Parts: sequence; structure tokens; C-alpha cells
Amino acid sequence: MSALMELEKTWQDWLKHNLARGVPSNKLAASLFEKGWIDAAYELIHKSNSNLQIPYIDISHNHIKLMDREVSLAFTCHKPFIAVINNFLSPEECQALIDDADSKLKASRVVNPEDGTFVEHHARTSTSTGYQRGEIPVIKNIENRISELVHWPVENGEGLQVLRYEDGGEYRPHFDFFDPAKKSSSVVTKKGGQRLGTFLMYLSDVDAGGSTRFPNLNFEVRPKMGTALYFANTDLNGQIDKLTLHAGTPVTEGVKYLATKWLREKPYV
Ligand SMILES: O=C(O)CCC(=O)C(=O)O
Ligand SMILES: [Fe+2]
Repeated sequence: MSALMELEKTWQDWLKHNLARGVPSNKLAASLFEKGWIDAAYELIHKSNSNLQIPYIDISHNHIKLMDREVSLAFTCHKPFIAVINNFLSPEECQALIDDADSKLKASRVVNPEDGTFVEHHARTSTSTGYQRGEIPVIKNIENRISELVHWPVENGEGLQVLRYEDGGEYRPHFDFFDPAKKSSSVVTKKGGQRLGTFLMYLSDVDAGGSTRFPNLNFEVRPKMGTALYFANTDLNGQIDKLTLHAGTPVTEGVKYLATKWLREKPYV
């Protein structure tokens, strides 16, 4: 049954009326979303020819059959949109990424808000390495799987990054979106536009610490090998959402490996 068809008659009339008078469908979808009718909001965006398309995960079922893997939703949050996806990667895929990345890791960098250059910073104490899209077969498969799950083209993804956090390693609270108010924004969005979503994959189990924490939302996701965490950095109107402030908390026992894929508004070429 279509989620739009399941809406109460008064809301269906409201929708028809506003569409007829030319209100953009993403604006109407945002109102549905605010009301908690997430499926209906996404269905509206998906069915309409709205210019603003956004990545979305179908949360109508607890298990999702993808082309090459069945995954399950362990946690969802509506505003901002957040989903924790279990069984997204196999242990073999996690190990293959770790094995390939291990010899290439270098100190991680962050974007300098003043000029858009990448610089080392005490707020991000991990080592990492970046890949081209499809650089090795395991990455190509994973990128296709992400694309299928979030309904977003592979071409709009930045290259995968693999990170390693050792004892005390962390990524202090930050946003992944580019703030239009910052000087660097025009430089970093030139290629691909805004970072609409963040797709993190935990490649290792960590004995203690190493959660991804959302300080403004009061929860954290603990790392578990093969689990993925997706969150939307902007709302349905394309506005940056400051509730997405997040951090990788210090690892206190063990080693945390993480793969990060940022999803852009437009093709990232
Ligand atoms: O380490 C984490 O859990 C968060 C990583 C992160 O925020 C990022 O790579 O942008
Ligand atoms: Fe981040």
C-alpha cells in the first residue's frame, strides 16, 4: 500500500490543493516529514519530478533485500534522518578493506574553513587513506550496494576513505556539511555541491570507546564490524541541519577501523 494513499483524507486534500497551486513538492514533503509521515514524504519526492532529489532509505520494512545482500535496520531517527544498518558488510569485506588500507595509512586531515585546503588537525587523530571510486573490486561492490540502499547515484559519492583510530584516537564534534556561511564553502562545493549525506561503515569490533556520538541528540552508535550508519546532513529542503553535529569518541581499548563515504548533491567528478 502506498504511504501517500494511507494518509488521512484531510491531508490528501491538503496535498492535492497545494500541488495544484504550484507549491514545490519538496516543501510539501518537508511538512509531511515534520508530522512524522516519513514514508509518505519520501514517496512524494520520489514520485514527483522535483529538482531537489535526495538520498533516502526505504524504512517501511525492517529487512531490506539488496541485489547481493540482505541488511536490516536496527535504529532509525526521523529528524535528522539517521539509520543504523546491520549486516551491511560481510566480515570478509571488512577484512579486505583493512588489509588493503593498512600499509597506506597517513595522518588524517580536515577541511580548513578559511580556504578549503586539507590540513592536519588535533581534532582528528586517526590515520586514513582515500580511494578513487571503484578503485578495487571490493570497493566497487560496496559502492554499488550503498547506491542501491540510499537510492543515490554512485557518481555522486566521494571516494571511500578508510580510517584507523588507535588508543585515544578520536574525531572531535564536527559537521560533515559545508556551511554556506563559511569562506571555504564555494571552493569545496565547486565539485559535486553539498555533502547531503554521510555513510559510515564500522570495519572492526572495538572493545571500549570509539562510538559515533551525536551530542545535540543525546545518543551514540557503538562500533560493530559490518554495521553501517547513515545520516542526512541536510533536511528535505536542502538546508544544513546543525543537529547532525557528531564525533568519533576516543577509542580506549582496541583499534577502530571505519570506512566513510560522503554523498554529494551532484556528480563528483
Ligand atoms: O569516527 C567516527 O565514528 C565518525 C567519523 C566521522 O565523523 C567522519 O569521518 O566524518
Ligand atoms: Fe563526520
